[in-house]
Amino acid sequence: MTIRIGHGFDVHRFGPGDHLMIGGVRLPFDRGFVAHSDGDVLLHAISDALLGAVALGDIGHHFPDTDPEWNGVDSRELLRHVVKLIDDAGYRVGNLDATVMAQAPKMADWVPAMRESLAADLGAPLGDVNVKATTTERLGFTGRGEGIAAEAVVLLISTSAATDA
Ligand SMILES: Nc1ccn([C@@H]2O[C@H](COP(=O)(O)O)[C@@H](O)[C@H]2O)c(=O)n1
Ligand SMILES: C[C@@]1(CO)OP(=O)(O)OP(=O)(O)OC[C@H]1O
Repeated sequence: MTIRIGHGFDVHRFGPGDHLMIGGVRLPFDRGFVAHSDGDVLLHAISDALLGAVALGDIGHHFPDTDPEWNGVDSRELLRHVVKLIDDAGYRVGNLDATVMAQAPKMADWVPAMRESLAADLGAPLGDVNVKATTTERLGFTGRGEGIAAEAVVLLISTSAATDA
């Protein structure tokens, strides 16, 4: 068995809007994300962690923000595409841990739905998918309420003996 680790980090700033997409879940809010896609900062960090684990670059490489195809795209579509790349490379998700850095909104009520959505898209049991949140105690750009950051770490496990060769 071969295991590989990946790390991802992303930031999106707030702009006009009435909701945020985070972890595949729509959260009502008094602002939105400025982004080429739906701005799902958590799914972008997770997608980058998956790509990083198999040395396939990052989402900006696979889904350039200059390409109209990805304009307003649901980031779950991007994540599922990345999971397919991982599968093609001979790996599956062992476990995922992620942190959302947001002064507001409160994530706790939405975390169970985020985990359900992620488990479905990653093809992993719920028990292998964790999402956390922290306020950053009013410090920095997240603490000032200028945007949200997310960080993810993923462990991948080889699916075939060929991968181990
Ligand atoms: N946007 C957020 C931030 C935090 N939480 C939850 O509150 C707990 C305490 O936050 P601290 O910043 O003081 O560590 C944290 O552990 C989360 O459970 C949240 O739901 N949404
Ligand atoms: C997701 C993509 C593509 O729509 O755009 P954004 O939503 O702007 O997100 P970002 O994390 O800045 O970069 C990756 C992109 O190429």
